[in-house]
Amino acid sequence: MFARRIVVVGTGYVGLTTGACLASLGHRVVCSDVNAEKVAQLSRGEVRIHEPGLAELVQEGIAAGRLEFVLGSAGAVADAEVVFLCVPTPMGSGGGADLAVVESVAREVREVLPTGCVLVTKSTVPVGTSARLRELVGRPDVAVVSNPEFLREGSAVHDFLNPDRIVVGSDTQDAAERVAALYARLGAPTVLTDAASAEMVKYAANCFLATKLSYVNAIAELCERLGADITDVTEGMGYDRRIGQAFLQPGPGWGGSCLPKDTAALLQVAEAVEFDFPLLQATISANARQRERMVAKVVDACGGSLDGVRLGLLGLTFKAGTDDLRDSPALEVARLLAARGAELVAFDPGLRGDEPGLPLTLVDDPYRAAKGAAALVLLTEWQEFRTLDWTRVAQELEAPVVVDTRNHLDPDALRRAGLSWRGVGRTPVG
Ligand SMILES: NC(=O)C1=CN([C@@H]2O[C@H](COP(=O)(O)OP(=O)(O)OC[C@H]3O[C@@H](n4cnc5c(N)ncnc54)[C@H](O)[C@@H]3O)[C@@H](O)[C@H]2O)C=CC1
Ligand SMILES: O=C(O)[C@H]1O[C@H](OP(=O)(O)OP(=O)(O)OC[C@H]2O[C@@H](n3ccc(=O)[nH]c3=O)[C@H](O)[C@@H]2O)[C@H](O)[C@@H](O)[C@@H]1O
Repeated sequence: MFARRIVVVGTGYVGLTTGACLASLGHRVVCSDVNAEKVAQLSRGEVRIHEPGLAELVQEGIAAGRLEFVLGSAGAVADAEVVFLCVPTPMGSGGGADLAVVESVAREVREVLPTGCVLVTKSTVPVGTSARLRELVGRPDVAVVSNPEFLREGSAVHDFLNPDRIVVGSDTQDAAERVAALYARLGAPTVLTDAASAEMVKYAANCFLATKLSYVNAIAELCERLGADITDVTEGMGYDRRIGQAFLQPGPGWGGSCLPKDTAALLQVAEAVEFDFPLLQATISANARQRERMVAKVVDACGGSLDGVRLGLLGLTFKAGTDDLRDSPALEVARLLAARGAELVAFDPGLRGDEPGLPLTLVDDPYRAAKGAAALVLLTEWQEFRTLDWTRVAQELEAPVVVDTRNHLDPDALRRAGLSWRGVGRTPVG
């Protein structure tokens, strides 16, 4: 089952993790990309994305002769047994998934794929894409398989090597089994199904997670209005094994490179088959409102206007543990605050030196973000924010107010330092 000749097309969060992890499982892997600089860096073992354990796996794979990086796909696939497509499928203009890159790679490799090779979509693609690719490739001797990926950014290697499940779908059973066999050492439950169902699992799962979060954010708002405490409420809900504790943390809305685009894509797919999906529509619109709600909290904390008001921001990435700013709720809240005239100074431990392309000043220290600010606004739940020296923060701030959009901080620690704390779905403290 080992030492398969595998090609991974696309060396982003998913492709690089897939390539490095499959190499660590004993397979021979070639990763291809169109970005020459990235290929050169990776060939030297340099990983520029923040993913714990990934650089080490890449370096080990290269040293063991099991992992290499090449520019372009056509040359790489000539003797491949399995080719994974891990290229972007961004939100297109109508909200649907844009399959241009997936299709262009399929066109690029279709004539050079060896007989018996399996072409696998690991990119998130709408139901029907495998069938479309089969047509586009037009090779009865090449099977097409859907093998969606469920890893989270920030824990990509861990998630890939410890999956809750492996999903493999194909209308060619033998090809699906060959792909599933690549993961045999992981011992995960494996769902073997048809291609359309595998593609649907991915959207159904991501949209369910988004719905869970929009629901929790709505319950948090209700808690605020009714005097209940969301932290106790979600703890009480989460012990129910049918609900679970995960994904119950309220915040400034869900974001990142996947949940927003995947919810929009499923909605578009539903519309295409004339299926009315108000539940998913509400999940999405509630998320946009949640960002506005965080802005209203800050306006309220600052006495009604943000015009010319200086604010310190803690966190800009879409969640902690990543350097990814794609569709970050924190960035969107920052943009809305700036639009109301606020002057923003931000600190994010994942973004040293980078400019997020917003009208804000990025500083390399949380106390500098607090300096002279009318309020400190926590937007991303970095662990190190919990242990700030709150007395020092209080000295730096112009007004002693902290708005915690993730309920991440200890309100009592802030109160002891003379700061007032305002969270989400909880009674303000101080
Ligand atoms: N980021 C995540 O956590 C997850 C992403 N996914 C899905 O996986 C897919 C890839 O996502 P990411 O890895 O985040 O994307 P990414 O943007 O991090 O990486 C994509 C890579 O593909 C390369 N690329 C672009 N065009 C190419 C071409 N024609 N030939 C070869 N390489 C090309 C880019 O240079 C880049 O290195 C998307 O469909 C996404 O929805 C699925 C699960 C998790
Ligand atoms: O398809 C994908 O790309 C991936 O999308 C998400 O992973 P990821 O985008 O890395 O981020 P999550 O950890 O799911 O967080 C998404 C957003 O929800 C927010 N969130 C998450 C959990 C929570 O309790 N509360 C909350 O507000 C996060 O802050 C973030 O903005 C899914 O969790 C992965 O299973 C999936 O593979």
